[in-house]
Amino acid sequence: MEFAYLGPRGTFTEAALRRLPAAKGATTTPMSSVAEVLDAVRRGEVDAGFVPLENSQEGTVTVTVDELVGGEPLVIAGEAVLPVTMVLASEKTADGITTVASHPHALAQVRGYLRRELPNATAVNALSTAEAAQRVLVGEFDACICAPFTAEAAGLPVQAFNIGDNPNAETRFVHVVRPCPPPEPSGNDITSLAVYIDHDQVGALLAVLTEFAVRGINLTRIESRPTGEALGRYAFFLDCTGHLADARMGEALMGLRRICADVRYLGSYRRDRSDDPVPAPKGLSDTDFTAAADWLRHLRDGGRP
Ligand SMILES: O=C(O)C(=O)C[C@]1(C(=O)O)C=C[C@@H](O)C=C1
Repeated sequence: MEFAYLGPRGTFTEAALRRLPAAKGATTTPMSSVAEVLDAVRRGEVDAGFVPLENSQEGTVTVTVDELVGGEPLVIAGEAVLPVTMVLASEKTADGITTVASHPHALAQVRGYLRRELPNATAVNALSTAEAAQRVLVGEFDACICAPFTAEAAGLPVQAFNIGDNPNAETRFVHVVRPCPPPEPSGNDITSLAVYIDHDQVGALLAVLTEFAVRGINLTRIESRPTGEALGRYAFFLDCTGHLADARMGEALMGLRRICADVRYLGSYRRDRSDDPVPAPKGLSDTDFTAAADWLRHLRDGGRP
């Protein structure tokens, strides 16, 4: 089993990959961008890819969502959530720092710190936190924002620890494969979808949400991304609790298929976190669904109404 991931060695992505059960014993190959990782999976050069999807502070990693929603189909087979702690790494102290490099998501997570402590430094985007550290080492930039373990591995002194604006920030990463049957339901799963609605239809998005609501399926995320066709044309990226194999998820998907311009299934997979379960509304628990199905079967069998 070979996994490609957003590298170089030392990224948050690499640290998160170590937590993914499916990657135990796998060969791991760093690549320099999310697009490169996903293309290597599409071309069959590796079995799987591992890339960041969203951060609790800065939101979506748009390149990942856009690739999943719009590129040659891939599916998510798993996820891992990693707390992200940022440091300022540099051989120089604050007065000597005029450039600070990092991944745009990492820079965004320390925006307040940079404004307060290094107001005159220029922030420069890098492909990842570990790439930024390498560029500091060769003297291209004065400092970088990265994980404590990245600074240590690069041999860069840490000038300030825990500089994230939100000390509880965490990033969610996904394990991506070529289309294949999903892992078995675990009882704590998410199904991800990209949904395209008819833009000239009033209430089209409400109709999509209704397919889930009437079946007691909880949405944990909804994100709109431009399709690129024209201004105002958006696709919706949805995460819903439940698995493709669940009867109610199957019915919701069939409903979407009937009413939407297009639906792209993006995978059913085990959640890395178990939030407190959202109580099922009246009539929408698993027991309610089974009892209603039994009743219908009874009627169809000619039983007493
Ligand atoms: O640059 C890295 O180390 C990454 O793994 C990428 C990434 C991201 O895309 O959000 C991962 C986690 C952090 O939120 C910052 C950067």
